[in-house]
Amino acid sequence: MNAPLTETIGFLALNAGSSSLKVALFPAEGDAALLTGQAERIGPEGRMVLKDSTGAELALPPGDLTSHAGALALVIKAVKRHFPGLRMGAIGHRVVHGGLDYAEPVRVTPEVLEKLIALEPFAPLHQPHNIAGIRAAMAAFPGVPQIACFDTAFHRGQPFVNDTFAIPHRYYEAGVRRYGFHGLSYDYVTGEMKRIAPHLMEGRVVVAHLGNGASMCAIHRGKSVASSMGFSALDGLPMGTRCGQIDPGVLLYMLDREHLDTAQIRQILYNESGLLGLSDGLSNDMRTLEAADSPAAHRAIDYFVFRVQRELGAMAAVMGGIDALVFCGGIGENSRTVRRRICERLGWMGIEIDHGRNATNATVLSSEFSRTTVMIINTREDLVIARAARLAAQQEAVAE
Ligand SMILES: Nc1ncnc2c1ncn2[C@@H]1O[C@H](COP(=O)(O)OP(=O)(O)O)[C@@H](O)[C@H]1O
Ligand SMILES: CC(=O)OP(=O)(O)O
Ligand SMILES: [Mg+2]
Repeated sequence: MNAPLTETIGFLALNAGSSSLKVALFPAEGDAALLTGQAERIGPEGRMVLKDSTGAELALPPGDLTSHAGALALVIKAVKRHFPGLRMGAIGHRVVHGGLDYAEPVRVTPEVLEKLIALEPFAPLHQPHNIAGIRAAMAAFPGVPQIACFDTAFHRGQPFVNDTFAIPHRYYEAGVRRYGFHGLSYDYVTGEMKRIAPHLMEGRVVVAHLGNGASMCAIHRGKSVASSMGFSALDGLPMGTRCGQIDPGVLLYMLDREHLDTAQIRQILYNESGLLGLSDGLSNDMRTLEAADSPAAHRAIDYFVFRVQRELGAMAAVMGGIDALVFCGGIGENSRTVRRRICERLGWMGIEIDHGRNATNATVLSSEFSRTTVMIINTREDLVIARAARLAAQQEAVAE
């Protein structure tokens, strides 16, 4: 157990993904976390690892990893146990959907919470977990500011043509727009690119956030100009269990011919499709599919790679070219096979990767002959959240 840190102020970042819960505790300054942790594959095979600032694994109190709620309770218990003297300055939460109202982080009030709850149907795999996280943190740390940080915020300024659907305009006015998601990740990657490769960030960059949820974003001069995700976190690339882009005629078929109701269709599109559906129920997890090496697994990976390539071509086209392709997310950062396969046949786009660099997950993957730079940036949604929480706490202190 760590020695009690009586004077330490902590800023906790909670990130509930569709299959994971990531947590990081930061001190008042700096990017080095006091504690980091992750619950993966939440469900029957759920597991959690918590590490201290040296990377050493911390003992976990007993807990339940079959649900996000159980994982969250365990994280809170562990933070309190390992940092008994800690004063919590603020808690930052990844909230997937901010709708039309939120383009910046916001302190959660009862009114804010109500608006976020109303968005649950548009991100059913995330928003309920995000809100459960806020509620649990409020109960465990009463009086501590809870700061909601939105995945949609990064895209709010995108051009009308990427923000709309070609349906009657009244829907746009009513908020039926292409919000785009994974914005905390894109925000971090943009910041890192400005720091390590500013000349590229002045140009045309496509970021491929490939995790259990997957999307791509075209970033021109640091601003989101196109995103593959739309109104909900279903659109664009296929994901672990989500379908990605689909012809709406298929939904009409399910309604008219199969007489499915909305709950059944929601279940298929969010929970039974994507890699899991294509592999005939084998797995939503890329590691399992890569290891399986079966026709069902190949089918799922082939489609994933194909859709990333297709989206990449479209994004380069709308920006009039591409200067850099950046991979991030669990698959983007770790799967050399998926990256290699995506980059195959992209020579026309000036992309040529160095297979040695790709095999070692190096930061720069492109070869010296590549016109377009290809990189991996290990995304840190936790840092974006913690920085927002610190800033909000500072602003409140100044206002008091
Ligand atoms: N070494 C690896 N090789 C291939 N895929 C990996 C590897 N490590 C993680 N992944 C994949 O990353 C995905 C999870 O991504 P992650 O970004 O952590 O998820 P979430 O969207 O829930 O935050 C899973 O499909 C997992 O199999
Ligand atoms: C928005 C989204 O798909 O998030 P995640 O990658 O955490 O599932
Ligand atoms: Mg994610």
